[in-house]
Amino acid sequence: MLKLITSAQMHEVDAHTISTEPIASVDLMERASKAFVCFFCNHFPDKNISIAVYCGTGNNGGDGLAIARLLKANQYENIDVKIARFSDHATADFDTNFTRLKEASVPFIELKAGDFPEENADVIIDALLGSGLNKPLSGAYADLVKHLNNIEKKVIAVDVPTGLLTEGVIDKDAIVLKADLVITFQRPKLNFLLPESASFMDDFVVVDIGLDENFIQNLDSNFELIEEKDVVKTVRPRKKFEHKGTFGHALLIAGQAKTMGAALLCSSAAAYAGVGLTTVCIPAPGLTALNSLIPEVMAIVREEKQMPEIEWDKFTVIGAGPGLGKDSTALMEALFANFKKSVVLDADALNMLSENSDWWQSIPENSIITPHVKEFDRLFGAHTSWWERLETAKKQAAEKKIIIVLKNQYTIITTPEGSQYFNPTGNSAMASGGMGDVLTGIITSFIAQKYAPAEAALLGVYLHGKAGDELALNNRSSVVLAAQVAAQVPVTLAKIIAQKNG
Ligand SMILES: NC(=O)C1=CN([C@@H]2O[C@H](COP(=O)(O)OP(=O)(O)OC[C@H]3O[C@@H](n4cnc5c(N)ncnc54)[C@H](OP(=O)(O)O)[C@@H]3O)[C@@H](O)[C@H]2O)[C@@H](O)CC1
Ligand SMILES: Nc1ncnc2c1ncn2[C@@H]1O[C@H](COP(=O)(O)OP(=O)(O)O)[C@@H](O)[C@H]1O
Ligand SMILES: [K+]
Repeated sequence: MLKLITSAQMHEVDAHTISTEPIASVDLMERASKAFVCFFCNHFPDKNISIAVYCGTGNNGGDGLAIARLLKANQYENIDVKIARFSDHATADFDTNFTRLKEASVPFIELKAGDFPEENADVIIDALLGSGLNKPLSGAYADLVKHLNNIEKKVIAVDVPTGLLTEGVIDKDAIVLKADLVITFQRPKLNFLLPESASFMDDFVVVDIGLDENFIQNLDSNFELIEEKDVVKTVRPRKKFEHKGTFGHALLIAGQAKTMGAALLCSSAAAYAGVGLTTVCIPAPGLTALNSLIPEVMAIVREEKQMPEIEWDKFTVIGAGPGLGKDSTALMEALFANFKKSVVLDADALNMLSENSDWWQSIPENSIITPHVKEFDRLFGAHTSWWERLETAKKQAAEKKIIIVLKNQYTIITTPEGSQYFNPTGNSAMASGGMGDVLTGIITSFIAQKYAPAEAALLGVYLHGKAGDELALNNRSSVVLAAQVAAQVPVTLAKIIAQKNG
């Protein structure tokens, strides 16, 4: 796991690294600038492009000055620097780099508030303000940023787009210098992982600047980014002599006549993710489709809205909700009355839960809910920002002793203990119907295979996204369908297990 930290904590790490490595702060700035330039050179190999580096007078600006000098040393000749000296204050490392810039004969001008020259460069490097932002942009900075946004050039931001808060509620009307790419130092900033940042930046990459990792990992933060090695550590390869009884029996309660696909998707995904036995509880019209699509899955046939007699005890775990319809309360009540082990609730199970809040008392501890944003707000009330959703998830997971999987580009898994894990896998080719049903099946499958529910959520979310990445990115495919992701899971899982064995 990579611990994700606030800008205030990043400043602590900075100070700690400077005093313990030890390294002079201006040398750390040089290292950060070199890391930026190294990525930039690979990304923009054409040395003839014209580049304007806009610098503030803090350390982000200091980085900008060092970057301009280093780019010139890397044969980018078409480079100039615009310094926004809108206050009397400049940091010492800015001043040192200003001297070095002049020594290297990189051309520069100092901008005057309200009188900005025409910008003809191909690329703008934004080194105006970074993680030191402590108030919304106003005055000359705001005017400059609006001016640069209006000319619609390619913008590469140093560490943080100027004006964007790195954590806390992002004001959707904030004045931010919109970046095509952010080359950020050491860690993704928390707000980069929340959807509101998409209005201000298209993409980001993280470059290592050699800060003290041990110190970062021991900082007090409940935010973590999942890494593949965590998943490799968690998976358990199958052993000789294990049989279907070893891997549990999952029941999925899903589907109605018109949404049978959801039941087929979640139950087939459970089977592909390796559960020993899968049963799906569906209405009769789905039986032929089920048997022809995936004969390995068994069926319990029900009246559309009524549960038949079920031997509840034989199931290790039950997943419910995909395609169930909002008027299937009798099915949910039967589930809660009879089954006391972890359940996985998704889709219409969550929509019904939001209208039957007394059900919460019957949901076993360590159960998992997998809402997308609308389902999340139906359950816990309307939110105006994702930052607030993070806080609500933490509070609700603790109060209800459940695991909340809030689905998105970077799906966030919140545990009852208050940890919040961001998942890095997955891509927009996966934004198609049924994808969540597959995730429900995968997570249910891992619980059946005796992974602890939080492990099953982490493993399931990571693998689901990774399978989608393999299908979309490796094949340059712009759309991936849910059934393809389900079928890809065993292949993706095998690659993860191979790393464990290797
Ligand atoms: N460990 C790392 O990651 C490393 C980080 N490094 C780099 O340091 C950067 C952080 O530098 P930084 O702390 O000097 O802050 P920066 O963003 O340049 O702002 C400067 C000053 O602007 C002010 N200010 C704030 N808001 C404002 C506003 N709205 N409008 C106008 N002014 C405003 C505020 O001063 P104040 O007004 O509070 O006196 C603030 O202090 C970081 O992003 C990275 O690029 C690397 O060099 C080395 C390793
Ligand atoms: N842009 C994206 N990046 C990563 N994952 C995505 C993206 N779009 C969708 N997904 C994943 O697809 C799933 C969609 O779930 P959901 O909205 O419940 O779909 P459905 O209701 O159609 O089954 C989630 O797991 C989500 O994380
Ligand atoms: K910046």
